[in-house]
Amino acid sequence: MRSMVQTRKSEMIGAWLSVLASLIWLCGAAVIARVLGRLLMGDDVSAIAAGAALFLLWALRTATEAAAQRCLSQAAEAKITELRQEIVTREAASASASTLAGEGALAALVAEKLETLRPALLRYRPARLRVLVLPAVILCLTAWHSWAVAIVLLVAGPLIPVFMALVGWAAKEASARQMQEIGQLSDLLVDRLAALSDLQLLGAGKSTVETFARASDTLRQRTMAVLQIAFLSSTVLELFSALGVALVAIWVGFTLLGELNWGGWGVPLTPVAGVYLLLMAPEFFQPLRDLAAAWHDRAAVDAVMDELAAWRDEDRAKRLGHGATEPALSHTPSIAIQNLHHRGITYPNIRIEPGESLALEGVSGAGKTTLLRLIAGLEQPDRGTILIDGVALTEENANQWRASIGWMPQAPHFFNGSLRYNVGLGAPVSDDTLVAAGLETIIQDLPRGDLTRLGERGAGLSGGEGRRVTLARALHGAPRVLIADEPTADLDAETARRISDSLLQFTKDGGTLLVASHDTALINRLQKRVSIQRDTDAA
Ligand SMILES: Nc1ncnc2c1ncn2[C@@H]1O[C@H](COP(=O)(O)OP(=O)(O)OP(=O)(O)O)[C@@H](O)[C@H]1O
Repeated sequence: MRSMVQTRKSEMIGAWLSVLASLIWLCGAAVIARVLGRLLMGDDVSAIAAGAALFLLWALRTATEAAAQRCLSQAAEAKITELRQEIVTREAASASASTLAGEGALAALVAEKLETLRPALLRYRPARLRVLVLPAVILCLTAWHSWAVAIVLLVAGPLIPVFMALVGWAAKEASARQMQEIGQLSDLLVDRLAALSDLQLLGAGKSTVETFARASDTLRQRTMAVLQIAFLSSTVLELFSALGVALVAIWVGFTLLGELNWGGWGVPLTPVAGVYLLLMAPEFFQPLRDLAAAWHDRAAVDAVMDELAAWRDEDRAKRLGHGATEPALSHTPSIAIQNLHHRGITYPNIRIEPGESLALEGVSGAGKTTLLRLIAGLEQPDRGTILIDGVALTEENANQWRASIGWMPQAPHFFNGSLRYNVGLGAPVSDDTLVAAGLETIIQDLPRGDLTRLGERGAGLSGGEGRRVTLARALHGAPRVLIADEPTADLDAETARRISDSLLQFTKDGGTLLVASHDTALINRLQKRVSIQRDTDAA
């Protein structure tokens, strides 16, 4: 991955190359002025020499511009990738979801909104540098020939950035509102898609369509507001630059005709100098026009960067570990919980020997899931320690610990892929794992066997079958410890018994089993039970 220093360097080189390309054009303008001026005076001009000079300058300018674009696109790509990585890494390391926005808005930020940085990174910085260099160079060149032309440019030029700044404030606000609306619409889409069948059953199709129509209409209005500001500012800009160029043309024309005899330095204006002034006047305004165009990109960037800053500032609990893939423990460890206190719940001290099975019981909301998450290092406790083989679970050893755990969550999540993909998440899955989870007969009955596509909601599977898939996922990779959160919830007695059999087989094979459950049949089959009670709160 490119470092930030390299990215900055590419950006700077790209910006300076774009300045150089514009300076080369000034040389081209001098050649054109010389040819036209001499033709006007009736002198002979070597068409071959002039054509060759222009061709060379054109080729040089094109090559310089291409090199500038290459540097700038590389820098833009690196910057966007870096921000995407930052978001994904932080989200992966966070113990809970962001409260600022939903999944849709976050996906819109990563995929769509960060893309709005690209035009600004490609155009804004080089345009800003060109504005600093080129008008000053052109002003000096024109002042050499005529103070009047220099004054016209000097007066018309600065009006443009002043007006742009005024419009820029409005543009930033409009862009921020537009970005916000994109995020809200994405959230709405994710939300309603997730509840599509419920909405159909409730007969809420019409109102959902109306909600979407309202949301997309608001987005349309916000987008139109941004466009209106863009059109307004470019109209004003064009007006000022057209007036400036027209005044220069009038002065040059009347001076060459002999109607005006002021504005120069006492020497008559030659046709070559006159044509050169005419060619340079639009070039004086060009960087300002480029900056005005890039200014709107900049407004969108500011809005995205503000959103990113708010996301960065959000104080969120971090899960333990660096996120790196590490080899699992080579043996089944002992687990001990000491003086643990988290989110207002004080947990009893617990010791679990290798190969033991333990049930956590307690009323809903007592803190069973929270304890399992703490043991897995998915959250960090407010106080107290979790000891793995007598060593405290820390940032340093959490990755290896998690590689040794199989996790069966309370609410199963599925991916839009085959059943086999949903077990191994892309890694090869052994048939033993499928058998251990009791999936083999289920696979036989599926239309495409283990390659049957499940869909994000586990489509085509019953609740019990879905649980078996999550059990297989937990068993995949031969974990030392299996953590199961309500593995038999909402299942009939027979299906629950079969899932319990699979779990107990895991302990018979030497693994440690930790289960949070309300299922007394399962709890009674485990070796130990610990009751978690909210009223043990000692906060
Ligand atoms: N991310 C979170 N932020 C704040 N509070 C939370 C969070 N997750 C859970 N809680 C709270 O912590 C308490 C314990 O929740 P937990 O899910 O651990 O209970 P539980 O015993 O597993 O319940 P159940 O049997 O219903 O699954 C509850 O009051 C819950 O509202």
